[in-house]
Amino acid sequence: MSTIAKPIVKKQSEEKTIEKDSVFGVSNLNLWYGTDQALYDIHMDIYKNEITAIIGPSGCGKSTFLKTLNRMVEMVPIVKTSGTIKYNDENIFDPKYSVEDLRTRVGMVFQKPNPFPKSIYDNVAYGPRIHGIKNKKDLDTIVEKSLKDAALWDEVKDRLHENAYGLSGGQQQRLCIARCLAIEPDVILMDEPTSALDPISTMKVEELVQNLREKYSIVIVTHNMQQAARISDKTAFFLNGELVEFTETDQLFSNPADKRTEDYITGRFG
Ligand SMILES: Nc1ncnc2c1ncn2[C@@H]1O[C@H](COP(=O)(O)OP(=O)(O)OP(=O)(O)O)[C@@H](O)[C@H]1O
Repeated sequence: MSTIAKPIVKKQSEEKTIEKDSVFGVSNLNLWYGTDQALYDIHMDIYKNEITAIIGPSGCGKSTFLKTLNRMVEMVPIVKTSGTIKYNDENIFDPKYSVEDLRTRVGMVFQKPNPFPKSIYDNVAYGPRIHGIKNKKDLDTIVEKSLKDAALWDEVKDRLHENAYGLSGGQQQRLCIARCLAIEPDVILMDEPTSALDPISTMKVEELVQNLREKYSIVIVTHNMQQAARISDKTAFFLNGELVEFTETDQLFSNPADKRTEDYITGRFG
């Protein structure tokens, strides 16, 4: 966890003291699956070059919220939203806003590693190729840099043309992170990226996520409160589709402002 003093972001109903730029500004966000409301009036800023953890019991809306940030949630046809999400000062719900651009800038890593049935090299080169990069030297450079940034290069540099399915689960997840980095996103959304991994792979991915904070803004959904406490700068606690508390991670775990947060982090429910 960062030791640098950070501004305290108080509960959503109180005035915020923000000294740093935010990458996302979420206001009055509501979301429905058909007639069932899953998110209620969310207000939240997500800050540049920080790790923001989203915690809360199963079904509280963590993944829904995460997937709203790159509008992937709209792949479910019955989804309706209201409110605004500003990404670098533009409302992503604006009909003129390009969802393709948004998803290029806001990458996503899923719970289960999902490499393509291709070589390690082709997995990483996939996004850049789609964006028109064809030159082999340029692709080689991107692949090497992305694999290095994903802390995987040393383990795979001699087998780049082997199938990605031959990697371990933890290596596959770092490959998926490399694939995401190859399109140079601004923000990385991670939906329980270590829940399918063993403890050693989990530790490697946690270290990697902390290092990525220097270049990227990261939002990570996790069931694991220790993980949130270990790696994040700020933590948001969701319950029944509401954002109960969002503050510095140290503060949320040591001195939560809301009784419901305290009950959750002390294991009284969830
Ligand atoms: N595709 C969907 N269609 C209808 N309802 C959905 C859909 N996806 C999620 N929901 C509902 O939205 C609510 C929030 O679900 P969501 O998956 O966001 O919660 P979560 O906190 O991420 O849960 P978990 O920790 O179990 O993954 C739940 O009531 C869930 O049943």
